Amino acid sequence: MPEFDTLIYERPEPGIARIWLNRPEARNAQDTHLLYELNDAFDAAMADDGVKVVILAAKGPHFSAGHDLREGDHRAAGQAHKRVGTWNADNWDGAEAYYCREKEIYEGFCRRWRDLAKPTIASVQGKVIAGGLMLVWPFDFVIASEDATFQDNTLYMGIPGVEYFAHAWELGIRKAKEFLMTGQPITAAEAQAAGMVNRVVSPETLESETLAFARLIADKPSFALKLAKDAINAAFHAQGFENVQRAAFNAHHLAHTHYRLHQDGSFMDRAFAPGIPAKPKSDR
Ligand SMILES: C/C=C/C(=O)SCCNC(=O)CCNC(=O)[C@H](O)C(C)(C)COP(=O)(O)OP(=O)(O)OC[C@H]1O[C@@H](n2cnc3c(N)ncnc32)[C@H](O)[C@@H]1OP(=O)(O)O
Repeated sequence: MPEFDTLIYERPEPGIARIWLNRPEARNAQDTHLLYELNDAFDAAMADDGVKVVILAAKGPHFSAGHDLREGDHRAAGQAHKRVGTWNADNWDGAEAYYCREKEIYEGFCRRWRDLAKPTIASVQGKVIAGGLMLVWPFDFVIASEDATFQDNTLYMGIPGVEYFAHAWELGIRKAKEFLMTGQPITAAEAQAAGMVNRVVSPETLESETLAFARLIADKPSFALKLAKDAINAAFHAQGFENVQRAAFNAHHLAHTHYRLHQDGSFMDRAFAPGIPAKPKSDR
C-alpha cells in the first residue's frame, strides 16, 4: 500500500480503496503537504485496476477544520513543493505566486478530483469548515453522520467564499446565498434536504454504512461507472460551472489582495483580515 505522512491509504475490501485524512490532532486542517499527498493518493487509487470506488474519510472528531491556519509561510510551502506548473511560483512580491499556488492546490485539485475517472465517496463526521468543504464537494457521493455540520465562514475573513465555488450547485441559489452570507453552519439533515448529502447515518454506523454504499457501486462494471460519472459531470459544464468558478476564484484573490493592502503593506503571509485570531473558532 502507498504510505503517506498525513493520510492512511488502505484497501478494506475488494474493489474499494479508502483514504483517511489523518491529522486528528489538527482537526484534519489541510496544509500544503496534506493536499499534495491527497492528490497522490487519488492517483494511486486511479492507477490500481483493482479499485473501482474510492472513499475519503477522516480520523478524529471532525472531518476537516479547513485550511491550516498555522501554515503561515505560504512562500516556503509553495516553493518546497514547486509543482506550480506553468505559472511563476517565485513572484511573491505581487499577487502572482499566491494566486498561482491557490489555483493549483485548491481550485485545481478540486476540479481534478471532481473529474477523477472512478466514483468517489466522502464519508463525513463532525465539523466541515470552509476549506473542509473542498474535501467534500468535489466527490460524487456524500455520506454524513448525524453530527456533521457544514459551514463556510470565509465572509468573516473578508473573503467571498472558499476557492472551490460550488455553493450554488451544492445547495441551490437561495440556500447558497444564506449559507455564504450568514456564515452559519447547516446540519447534515439540512444539507441532505438541499441535495448536498446522499445519506445521513448514525455516527456509530458511518463507517459500515459508507462501506455498504461503496459495495453498491463496486459491483457495477468499471467502464459503465466511468461513463455514467462523466455523463452526469457534463451537467457542470453545460450549466456554466467553469465560468462561475473562474470568476469566483478571481474575486477570492481580489479580496486577499484587498486585505493585504489594508493591513500594514507587507504582502505575503497575512492572508486574513485583522480580528481573525491565530486560532479562530467557527463561531467568529
Ligand atoms: C479561504 C479560507 C479557507 C479556510 O479554510 S480558513 C480556515 C477556516 N477554519 C476555521 O475557522 C476552523 C478553526 N477551528 C475551529 O473552529 C476548531 O478548532 C474546531 C471547531 C474545528 C474544533 O474544535 P475543538 O475540537 O475544540 O479543537 P481545538 O482545540 O479548537 O483544536 C484542536 C487543535 O487543532 C488545531 N486547529 C484547529 N483548526 C485548525 C486550522 N484550521 N488550522 C490549523 N490548526 C487548527 C488547533 O490549533 C488545536 O491545536 P493545539 O492543540 O496545538 O492547540
